[in-house]
Parts: sequence; C-alpha cells; structure tokens
Amino acid sequence: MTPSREPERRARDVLDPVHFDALAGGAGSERTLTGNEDAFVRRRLRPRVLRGPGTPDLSTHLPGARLAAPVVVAPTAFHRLAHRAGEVATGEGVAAAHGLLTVSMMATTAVEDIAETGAALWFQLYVQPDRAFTADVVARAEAAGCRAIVLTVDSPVRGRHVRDERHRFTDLPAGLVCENMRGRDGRLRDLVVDPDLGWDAVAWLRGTTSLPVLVKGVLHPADARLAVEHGVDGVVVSNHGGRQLDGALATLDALPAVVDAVAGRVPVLLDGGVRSGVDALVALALGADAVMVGRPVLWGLALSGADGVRAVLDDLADALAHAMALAGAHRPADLTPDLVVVP
Ligand SMILES: Cc1cc2nc3c(=O)[nH]c(=O)nc-3n(C[C@H](O)[C@H](O)[C@H](O)COP(=O)(O)O)c2cc1C
Ligand SMILES: CCCCC(=O)C(=O)O
Repeated sequence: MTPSREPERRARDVLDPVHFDALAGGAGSERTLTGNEDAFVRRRLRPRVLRGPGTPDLSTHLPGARLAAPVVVAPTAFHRLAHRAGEVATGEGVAAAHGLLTVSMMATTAVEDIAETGAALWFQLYVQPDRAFTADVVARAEAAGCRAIVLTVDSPVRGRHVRDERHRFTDLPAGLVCENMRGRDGRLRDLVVDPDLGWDAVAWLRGTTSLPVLVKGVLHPADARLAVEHGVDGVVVSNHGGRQLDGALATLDALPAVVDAVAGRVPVLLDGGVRSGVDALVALALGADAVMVGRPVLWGLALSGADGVRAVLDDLADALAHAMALAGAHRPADLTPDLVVVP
C-alpha cells in the first residue's frame, strides 16, 4: 500500500464498514476511482534548478476567496457518517487552516450551522426541478455567507455505487438528515437528479443569485468552452471522484484540453485523486489554478474530527510548498507544463 493510502486504511479501521464504503466507494468497476490516483502516479517531475525559489508564496485568488494555498475542500455529502460532529467539525478544521469549504447540498448539517464555525464557504448545488425550492436553498446559502455557488453538472442520473448496492445501503441512519433539503415550510425534500437539466440552468441560476457560479464536473473541452460562453466564473474538472460515469477518464488526463479551451478566461480547478503536495503541484503545473480534495478530508475527519481536517489541509499546503521549492518554483504561476513528464 502506498503511503497516500494510509489515511484511508486507518479510517477504514474506525468506521462502520458500510459507512466507510459509502464514502470511499466509486461507481461500477471503480476504474475511474482508481484511475484518478493512477494518473498522478504516472507523472514524474523535471525540476528546474538555481532559480532561487525562496520561500514559496502559495497565495491564490478564487471567486469570492483569497486563499493562503490553492487547495479547496471538495463538496462531499454526509459528514456525520464520518464523525458524529459532522460538517461542524469539518468547518472548524477548515477555519483553523484558513481554508475554503464547499458545503454539499447533501450535507448532514444546515449551512447556517456550518457558517457559525467561521470557515470560508462555497455552496454546492444540484438544481432541482422545483426551481422555487432551489432558489430558496441558494438564498439560504447566500444569507449564511457562502461566497460562490458550485453547480454540479455531472449527475443527470445517479451513479451506480456497487458497494452500497452490496450492503443494501439506501438510507441514512436514523437521526441523520440532509438539512439543506428542508424547505421554508420545514419539510424535507428528497434529492432529485434531473435528467432534463441543460445549459439554461446556468442562466436561471445567474438570475437568482449575485454570487459567482462555478460548474463542477466538466471533462470535455467543448463543455468548458460552453461553460465560459454561459458566463460561469470557474470550471471544476471533475468526474465526481469516480462516483458517476465509470470509465470516464482521469481528471488529470482531462485537464490540459480544458485548460486550453478556457484559455485563462476563468479559473480552472481539478479534483479527483489529489493525495499529496506533489499531486497538487502536478495539477497546478498542468494548468489548474487550484485543486479540490474530497476523501482525504473525510479520513481526517473520521480519525480526529476538526483537528484531523486541519492536519490534512495544513500538511497538503506544507507539502506543496516544499515540493515547489524543490522544483524551483516560487509561486504557483511558476509551475508550467514542461515540469511534468510521463517517462
Ligand atoms: C462521499 C462523497 C460524497 C460526495 N458528495 C458530493 C456532493 O454532494 N456533491 C458533489 O458535487 N460532489 C460530491 N462528491 C464528489 C466530490 O466533490 C469530489 O468530486 C471527489 O470526491 C474528488 O475526488 P477525491 O475524493 O478523490 O478527492 C462526493 C464524493 C464523495 C467521496
Ligand atoms: C445522492 C447524491 C448526493 C451525494 C453525492 O454526490 C455522492 O455521494 O457522490
């Protein structure tokens, strides 16, 4: 087992096996899940020398957020499956690390309560066929202080999570609910993933909020171009951590064409398989403005709550700074594609 898998192994030891699989698993044969990590393993760095890199400066500007490092917590559902304090502990850890947390629409804690932690927040949205309800959710997120909406676009239908099927895991344990799916009337809604959703959803969202809008789940450069034409403020290259289309290409392999298509007009983020500072460096060198991390944060949360989340984020930023110095880079902008090779 590679060192990067050690936190996952330790989380497996402390979690209910059904809940661990719900968090760790992917869709179908899980080839996309493993492919994301493998794509990083295939790359090697060709560092520059005698550049006087000095102390690295990782500061990064993203929609609604100035960050000390180009690392964002990806939206993941159900944090109370990982730790009883759930998203509140995650928020506390992110706040301590001066990071940025993307709250999942399927969080097991209300966005208002997560905001109380003081963490900088984005809010992830699945546009629902009930647009009035969706607009209410967005208004709640905005009122709670979220600084951008991250519209997930890779889920016209649900991925087949084989581990959940094997365990017949369909419902959250008693007492856990997706609090952001509660309407003004107090009634909880079930999530609908909408197979009819089209690009007009972006225009609709723009009309309901003044917050920046990023789209998450783009792999094809033509979609990246369309996203920019529809006025989005950022593109997240993602295959949902291998939980949607099994067989989709690794995000790192999809990144360069998306970066070309976006041509610097808006920030490009990447998630999927980022497990180390070197992984983050590789993604930045291939054109990402920042990376998002999903499961590593869940493992930190499962093992040590807020402290675990903080440690994951601090360690990743430190390791990225260290790798940048060794590669001869002072700022993320110094990281260029020529530094990365597939031998
Ligand atoms: C347990 C779990 C729940 C997730 N829930 C959501 C979600 O609610 N919304 C969303 O857009 N993406 C969701 N994702 C996808 C993540 O945002 C992200 O794309 C993925 O986890 C990144 O890959 P990584 O886990 O390899 O870092 C989820 C991923 C996991 C593992
Ligand atoms: C039911 C889908 C919501 C959570 C999600 O996106 C995931 O588990 O990947």
